[in-house]
Amino acid sequence: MKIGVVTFPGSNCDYDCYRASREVLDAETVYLWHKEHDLQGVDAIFLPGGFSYGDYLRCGAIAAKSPIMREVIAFAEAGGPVAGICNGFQILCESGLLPGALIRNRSLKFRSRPVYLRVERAEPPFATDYTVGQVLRVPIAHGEGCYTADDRTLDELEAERRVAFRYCDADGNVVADANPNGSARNIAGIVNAAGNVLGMMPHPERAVDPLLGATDGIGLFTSIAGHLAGR
Ligand SMILES: NC(=O)CC[C@H](N)C(=O)O
Repeated sequence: MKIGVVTFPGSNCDYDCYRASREVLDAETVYLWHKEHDLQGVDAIFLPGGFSYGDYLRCGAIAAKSPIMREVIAFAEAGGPVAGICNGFQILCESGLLPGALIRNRSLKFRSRPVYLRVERAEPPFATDYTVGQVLRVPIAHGEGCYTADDRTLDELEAERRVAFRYCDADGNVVADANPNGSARNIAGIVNAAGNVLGMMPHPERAVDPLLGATDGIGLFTSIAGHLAGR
């Protein structure tokens, strides 16, 4: 099992992803530099959080056109697992691998705090170690995390059960008060039609160590590992 973490200029969660993969999963993990075209034979790819290319133009817009993304898109289209976290989610939307867009938080403020998420989908390759309805506590840190799409796209995501996580309160109720950025229908994460591309604004890679007070993100990493190991 070999995991790749893409690094763009301005990525700042690449080491967190690397560490989660390397130390939590004990998986061989490599960095994939944005200028390269070689995916080094990886079995799964993380697009980490940060401010790729300084968030110029729009968050993720320039990264979506970087050399490595041509290969990431081909890898995803061939069924390879790709998870984009925070800025990674923005890059996936900008590259067309996921529908919709992430726009400025409705508050117009950068939000950095733990939130609760309800697991809406517990399917491979990302979430088999969670159960539907489970409530996770995971940090967010973003200024442009308001997920938006037209009603038809949102209805399609719901009908195809492609909403992966929703913002909720501590009891799992999906209420407006629990929505930190104004995302449509409290959406915190979605998958593509084939289910092998995940984008999510919260940071599971920052919730993998009891020393940091949060471990609910571990399930995402162990689910991917289980999938790759054929479990
Ligand atoms: N932590 C991040 O990945 C930040 C994402 C993005 N640059 C934003 O502020 O919305």
